Amino acid sequence: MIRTISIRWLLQRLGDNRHSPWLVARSRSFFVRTLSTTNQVKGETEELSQAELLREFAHMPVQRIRNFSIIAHVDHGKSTLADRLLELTGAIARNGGQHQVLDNLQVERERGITVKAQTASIFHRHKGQLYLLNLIDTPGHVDFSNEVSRSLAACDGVVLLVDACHGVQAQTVANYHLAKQRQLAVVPVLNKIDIKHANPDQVCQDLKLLFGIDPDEVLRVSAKLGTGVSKVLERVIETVPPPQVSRDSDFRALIFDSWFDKYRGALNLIYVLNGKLEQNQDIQSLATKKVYPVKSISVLRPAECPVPDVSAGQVGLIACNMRNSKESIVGDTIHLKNQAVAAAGSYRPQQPLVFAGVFPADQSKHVALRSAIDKMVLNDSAVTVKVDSSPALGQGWRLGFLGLLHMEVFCQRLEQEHGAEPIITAPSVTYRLVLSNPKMIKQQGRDTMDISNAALFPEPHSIKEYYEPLVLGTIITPTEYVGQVISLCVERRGLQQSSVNIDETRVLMKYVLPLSEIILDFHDRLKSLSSGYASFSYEDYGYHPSNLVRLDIHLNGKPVEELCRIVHASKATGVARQMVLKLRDLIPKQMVQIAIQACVGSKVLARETIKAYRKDVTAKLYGGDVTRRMKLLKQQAEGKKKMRMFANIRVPHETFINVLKR
Ligand SMILES: Nc1nc2c(ncn2[C@@H]2O[C@H](COP(=O)(O)OP(=O)(O)OP(=O)(O)O)[C@@H](O)[C@H]2O)c(=O)[nH]1
Repeated sequence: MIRTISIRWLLQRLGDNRHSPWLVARSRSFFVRTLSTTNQVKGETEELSQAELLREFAHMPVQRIRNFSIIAHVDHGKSTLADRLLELTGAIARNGGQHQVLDNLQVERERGITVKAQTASIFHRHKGQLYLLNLIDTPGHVDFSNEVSRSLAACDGVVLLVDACHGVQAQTVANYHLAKQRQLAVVPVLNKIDIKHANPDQVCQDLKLLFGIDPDEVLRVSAKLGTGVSKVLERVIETVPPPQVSRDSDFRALIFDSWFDKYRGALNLIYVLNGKLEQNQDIQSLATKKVYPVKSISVLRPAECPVPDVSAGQVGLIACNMRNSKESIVGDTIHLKNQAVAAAGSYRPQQPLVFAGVFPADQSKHVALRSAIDKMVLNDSAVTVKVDSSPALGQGWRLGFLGLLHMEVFCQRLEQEHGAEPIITAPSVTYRLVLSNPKMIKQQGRDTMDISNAALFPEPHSIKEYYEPLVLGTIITPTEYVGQVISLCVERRGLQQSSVNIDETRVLMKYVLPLSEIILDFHDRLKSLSSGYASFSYEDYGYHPSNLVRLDIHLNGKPVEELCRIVHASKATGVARQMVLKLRDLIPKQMVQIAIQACVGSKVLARETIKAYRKDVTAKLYGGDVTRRMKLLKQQAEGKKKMRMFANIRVPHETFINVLKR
């Protein structure tokens, strides 16, 4: 009976959500699994049907709940391990390691990386007792570290996964410290022990040296083959404490993820800290004070399974008619209507570091793009949105991201999941200026000004001090590449803070680097010069004084505001050269000669000329004196000079798009 209902419900959901690839993927995998596993759930909890497990869910005492995340550096095997754990506990049918079930976004499958943390509630029998484990598979790339921090807010422990071949990498260090800051229990696990050149003993020594982890405590698994995976669950149950929650007090929960459903509005993933929530109860948001009726509650296994209620310690998905990202705020606390509660947890989205303009290719698509951005922001709380406009590109938005990959993935998802085709301008960072001009101070209401759009850069005489954002980068590299890595960091204006030998073959270096120097291609350069072996991760290091200038582009002496940039004084000439060469290739020839100049103040740093179309005014001459020829050429030159004085250089819209976009 349950199976019949589920299939009908799923078919309906598949039909309903054909525009939501994420939900379709989820429902489809559940559909396939439901068919292939008949009514029984295979694996460790084989003897229990889905319905019985959901009944167990309702009565699960807090002491038998464990909430944990899998954290690791990129490609160390988090999603593969999550798959094996889901298979082992019967949440999904065995897929023979074919694909990663929790990486269900199109962009994740295409790029082979996790960009979104995904949750699954699984059951596991340990020493004769059934446990409920809420597992969160997190992304490994530094640009998605916001996903890791929001996941950790709903956890009491982590599985720290380390590749037994590549050892501890930069993001392993960053994620370990993140978990320690939140005082979470750490279960160290070495993965990929099946690979021939794996060196688990050496990696265990590194873990001891860097984090003080006892080598005997480290589990050794092969997520691909499933070797040793069941031990991970046992260790999680034994090491990770049950949630510190109370079921007797009033309901209170933390929203730690949300996404948009076409028919149900914003869906919120909640971690219940106190009490119990039942369907049809009224909940209130602590941030917006708005009240919503709870329309449905489900548990993710990893597909949605409806449940009547969700209690403290558990993770549930609720639909309550929230409409957009302004109502459904990740990090917000919800409680029952008209009850006073304290905020749940200390989770705050990370501050964006990289900014880019997003404009519709055609202004008639403005509303559609706004709605697409709104839905995407709901699913990615690290992105900030501000209205922006440009004379060349029209009305748009200035979006803030955690890094370049984050920006690329966001824009790819906009296209794939919402059919939007925006123009994305070149990324920039936010500079801070201390103003000296009293008028400016009055305008801003304070004496500092944060600026990411170079067109708004004030005149140098009204600026007292310039500040730029720095990051503290952690680089782990094999010793043979140390020289090249140091050269790259010096070229990018980096200052070394420390250098430690992890073992004879690898070095961990800390560098303070300007954010503007690493957002574009630093990671790619590092990977290519170290044959892919070096890894990099960074964290915010605040604002520090810098020597910045505004680089203006002039066409025949007239400044073009959209093309100006803020650059470090030492890099101005190089950037100026690049800009004028790019513009020379992109601006079409016109009737008059065009001088492209890149200037800082009145000083010209680079110049290129686009020659004018030239009519052969001497074509009609038949012989005669050379002075006649010279006279005609002189007349032509004078005419062009006059034209140059009065002509408006027309830069086509496409040229602006090509120069401004990445
Ligand atoms: N040989 C071997 N390969 C593995 C093992 N575990 C994972 N892999 C492979 O390692 C690659 C990366 O695995 P993923 O599970 O995608 O890694 P991830 O940590 O989730 O990656 P991100 O989410 O992008 O950070 C895939 O090609 C896996 O097949 C293992 O135990 N042995």
